[in-house]
Amino acid sequence: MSALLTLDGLGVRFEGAEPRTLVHDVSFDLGEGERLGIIGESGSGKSLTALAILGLLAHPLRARGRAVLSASGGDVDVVTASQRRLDRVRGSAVGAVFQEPLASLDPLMRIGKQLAWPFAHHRGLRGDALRRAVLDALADVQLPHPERIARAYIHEISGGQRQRVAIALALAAGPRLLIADEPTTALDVTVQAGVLALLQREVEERGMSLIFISHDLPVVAGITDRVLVMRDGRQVELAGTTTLLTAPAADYTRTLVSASRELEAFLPDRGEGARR
Ligand SMILES: Nc1ncnc2c1ncn2[C@@H]1O[C@H](COP(=O)(O)OP(=O)(O)OP(=O)(O)O)[C@@H](O)[C@H]1O
Repeated sequence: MSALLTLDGLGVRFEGAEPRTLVHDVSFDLGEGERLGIIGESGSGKSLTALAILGLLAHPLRARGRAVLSASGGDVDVVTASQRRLDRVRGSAVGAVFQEPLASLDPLMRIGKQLAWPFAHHRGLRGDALRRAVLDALADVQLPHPERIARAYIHEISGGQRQRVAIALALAAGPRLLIADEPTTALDVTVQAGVLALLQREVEERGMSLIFISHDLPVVAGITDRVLVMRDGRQVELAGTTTLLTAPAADYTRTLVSASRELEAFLPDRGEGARR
């Protein structure tokens, strides 16, 4: 399996008053079509790692080390790449879905127009072909009445539908890697499973690589091949998902695994509505 992404000592520094390191030395390879989970408690550095891979850190945060993405025009180290190169790589090589769909959607622009941009910019589509691509993308993420949704603003659709639009937007330029950072956490429990299933289906059908960030170990375990465990900005353990669940090496991972087992055992007794 060839590496699509190679992290080598990736770190994140806070360079404001009282400078400090927030993420230390994260290193792993991600192969074509491989699905990696990142798990850890709140504040462990999961989102900063994702933002560093996307080249989206802004002052006073700064990445260090290497994060090399294999893109169509050659390898790109996102830590040192120019803004121009990053603009080209984001969308076409790597797409992202965040916890809050409003992080990637513009409230003042009709949905169809937002979705048209990556098809026009990265794929060069125009006119009828562009219109068709936008409607197909909305239908592909199982949104009803794509023509109506394309004309709508995001305040006119539900939270689950917004996240489906954000997924369509992340996939529009055909990236080889999708980074999903807590993509269902902000959604109503009744729509979480549907959005998760959609993400899984898209990743599978397109043969994409996935980095899936979550607090929820059972959800991560269900959709990934390997899991990276983080705590206090450090990489605690990186292992195949089955190994991690059955023979965790680090004490912290053992705690996470046994806590999620206890939760699983607890849920059936809670009756209707307790399970997703
Ligand atoms: N812009 C920032 N400036 C200063 N510190 C920050 C900034 N963003 C994040 N941090 C700190 O960096 C650490 C890691 O944050 P990060 O958001 O990556 O955690 P996380 O694991 O994604 O947490 P959560 O699961 O709650 O989203 C935290 O201690 C956080 O307070």
